[in-house]
Amino acid sequence: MAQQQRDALIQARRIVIKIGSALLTNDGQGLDRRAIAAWVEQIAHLCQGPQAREVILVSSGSVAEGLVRLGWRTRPSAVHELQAAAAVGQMGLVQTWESAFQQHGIRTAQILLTHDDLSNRRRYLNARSALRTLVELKVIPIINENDTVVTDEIRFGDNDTLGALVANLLEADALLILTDQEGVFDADPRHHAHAQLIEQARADDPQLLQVAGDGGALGRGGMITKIRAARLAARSGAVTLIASGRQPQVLARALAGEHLGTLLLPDHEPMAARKRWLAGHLQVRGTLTLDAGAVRVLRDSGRSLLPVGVRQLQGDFRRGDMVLCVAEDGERIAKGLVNYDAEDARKLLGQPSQNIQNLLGYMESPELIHRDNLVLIG
Ligand SMILES: Nc1ncnc2c1ncn2[C@@H]1O[C@H](COP(=O)(O)OP(=O)(O)O)[C@@H](O)[C@H]1O
Ligand SMILES: N[C@@H](CCC(=O)OP(=O)(O)O)C(=O)O
Repeated sequence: MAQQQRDALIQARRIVIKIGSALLTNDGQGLDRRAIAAWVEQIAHLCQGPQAREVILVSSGSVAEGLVRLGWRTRPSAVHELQAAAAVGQMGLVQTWESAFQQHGIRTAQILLTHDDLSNRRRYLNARSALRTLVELKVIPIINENDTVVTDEIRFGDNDTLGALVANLLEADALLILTDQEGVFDADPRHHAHAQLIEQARADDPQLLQVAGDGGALGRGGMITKIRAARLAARSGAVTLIASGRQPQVLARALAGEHLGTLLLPDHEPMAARKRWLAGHLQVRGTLTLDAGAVRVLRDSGRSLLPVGVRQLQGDFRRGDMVLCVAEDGERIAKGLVNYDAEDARKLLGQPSQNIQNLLGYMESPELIHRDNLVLIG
């Protein structure tokens, strides 16, 4: 059973990796270039070959690194000073990530997000399509909160939450939170020498919140925000692993299914949770009208939707948008994430999938909507 759950990590294709301040800055002494190079080497490896994974990084450390660069020994409490420190530190952070990834010929992009970017519907979709485009271009997004412009009321507050919201935004399969502890213990290991590691739990297990405490001097959240992040990530079906970023080859080993860290699982099967979330959270951007045969295979055999079974199309949607599938009499059949932009999808109507390459000059996938991204209505 426990191994089966670890298979979720082996199979995870899209992964959000969040790395905390203490780890990145060598406990506040300055950016740990050696550790960063080691994580980057593992990520480069994960992104190669036929089983390549897609990686999105959420990197903390701007304030911690800014303090070092400004020669400030303690974390200021004044917001304007924290904002200044974040602005200084962010420069070093992205420079370091960029040059480490350059060694492997991988491009990176800096994304600074505020709460509004993910809570406002239009900005949410903008952030989503920009990030998805970067991932498709095989660029690694390096995300942090835009600390310099946020005020207390509109901040995520900690990057654990930001990591989970990014996992929701991109429908990631897994959220990996690297921190300075081996995982979640049954008591805060800073204060309890005999605390035991929890290997696996349901993300919504109420006991977890009772054992999780706050964090160290450099980070913001502590373990409690990591547990909350796992709950958030679970809403869109992502599993969360909380593990020590100091263990050698931690990313490679965790994603090979080795038992390390604490694995926190969605309450439903990842696929069911993801489908529920898809159905509830994404706005419909277009409509596909299916012929009777397509309605039947979707309903009765749970198969993917192929272009051959689609008669008409409405709306100006983009690849990855949610579209509604209706029968010819208008009955609502399903919703799903479409694999082609409306303009290209229109050229495929009624066509067998083997014609896609000829019709478009490329083939993204043989399905218009893959069954993993399809939710039946009613
Ligand atoms: N039950 C617990 N198990 C493990 N760590 C805990 C627990 N409760 C509190 N912590 C503390 O949470 C800290 C990690 O959070 P934080 O300092 O915010 O790290 P990060 O910078 O990686 O986000 C650990 O160093 C640990 O002392
Ligand atoms: N945006 C802040 C993130 C602070 C934060 O959440 O830190 P951590 O708890 O170490 O992940 C920074 O870069 O300093």
